[in-house]
Amino acid sequence: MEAEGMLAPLSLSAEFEGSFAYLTVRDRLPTILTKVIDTLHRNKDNFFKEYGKEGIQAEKTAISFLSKLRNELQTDKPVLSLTDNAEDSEAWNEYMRRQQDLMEDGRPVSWFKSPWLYVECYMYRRIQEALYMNPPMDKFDVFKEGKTQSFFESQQAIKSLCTYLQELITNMENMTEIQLRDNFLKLLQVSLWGNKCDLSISAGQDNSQKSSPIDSLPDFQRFILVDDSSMVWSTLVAAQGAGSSGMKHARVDIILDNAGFELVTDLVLADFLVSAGLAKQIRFHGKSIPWFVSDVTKQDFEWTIMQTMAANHKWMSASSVQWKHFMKEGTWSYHDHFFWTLPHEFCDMAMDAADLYSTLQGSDLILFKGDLNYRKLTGDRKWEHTVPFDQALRGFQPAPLCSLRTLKADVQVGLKPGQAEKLSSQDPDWMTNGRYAVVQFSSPCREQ
Ligand SMILES: O=P(O)(O)OC[C@@]1(O)O[C@H](CO)[C@@H](O)[C@@H]1O
Ligand SMILES: [Mn+2]
Repeated sequence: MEAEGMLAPLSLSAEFEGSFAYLTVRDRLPTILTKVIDTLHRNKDNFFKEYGKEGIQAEKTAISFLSKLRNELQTDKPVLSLTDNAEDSEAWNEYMRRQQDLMEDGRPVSWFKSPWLYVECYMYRRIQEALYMNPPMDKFDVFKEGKTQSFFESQQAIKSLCTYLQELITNMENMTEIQLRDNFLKLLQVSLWGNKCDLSISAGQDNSQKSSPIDSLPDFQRFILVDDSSMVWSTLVAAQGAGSSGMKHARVDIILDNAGFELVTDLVLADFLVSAGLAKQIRFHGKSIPWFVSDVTKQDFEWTIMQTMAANHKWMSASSVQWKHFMKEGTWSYHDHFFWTLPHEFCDMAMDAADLYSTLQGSDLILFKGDLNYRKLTGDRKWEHTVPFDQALRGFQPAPLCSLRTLKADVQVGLKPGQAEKLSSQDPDWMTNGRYAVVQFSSPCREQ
């Protein structure tokens, strides 16, 4: 729980004209809605083939719902309660009332006046409402095409990563602890840069075969603004040796972000952790509805393992056969919880999703992938850049945790004095252009 008297700064919001939040709500969100509408249009024939006239009608109604939504957003209308009676509807509506109580002078909660984190999450949930309200469209993933495309566009990087993994596994038995550590740190960084975009992290170099994600790491090193990865390693090592009656085996939870190349980097890291004996159990956490365009759902997770297996490439197939086996024997498991697709800051989790919080307390290490998770960890607030990460978590400390994030939103804590100023003078868009990254660690038992 948050220490008393420690007031959190204001939330980022589109009410601050010219801010990144403002530009996102003004430009990016309507564009995403337009693309969603276009996707439904383009799939009209498929809906007809599959569901006949009912499919066409559902598509039409969903499109008009979404056009109305876009108009509400662009004209800064009050946000509306959800009406679809889904499992999470009441939590959303309750959160809206909470936001309303925070508004000054009783002004309505609206797109440009409320916290960016809230309204952006809300848009994705309203897209889902349009589908829920129009069966048989309720199972349709409007972002699926983009996610599969990004997987296929990064085939070269995936091949080289799987090849690298299989080589490591072959040589694992002869590895010293230092080699094990070095390889872990490399794969952690690959997973970090996997968040740069959904496509190959080799982009920008010549696109010949030799440019693999591993080869690119040294060039990227200087863009890591905070690197707590040695603490992540120590945490894993400490989790091995605990208890006198033999080994305690670590459980690692990975809070996934994007499908496509990023998901493969996460699977490769998870495979290494198990194959090297650093973790006994990996729990992947994904989204229960399509989310922020490219986030992983259960369907994406299963599809990715199947597609990796179907690839005509020896080491991709070998990797995914192993992954399927891990899933079957329960060493790996996939979980979703609707809290991940609510707008809450993570400091609310203990109160608002106590079951999830207590599940996470059983973990030895939680890896949070990506920018949106970082925004939720820090509450998406106007923190001073030098505020310690632990402080910005405001009591969210279920277990040792680490954020692996490339910067795509203007919130960043835990920097050294002067570091942000230097970055601003060298690269004014450093917080949002995705060139920089952080590996930030926090542990409940760490001295603060
Ligand atoms: O969480 P991710 O996939 O790394 O990034 C999500 C994101 O693209 O969405 C928001 C902008 O619309 C930003 O938080 C961020 O840039
Ligand atoms: Mn994402």
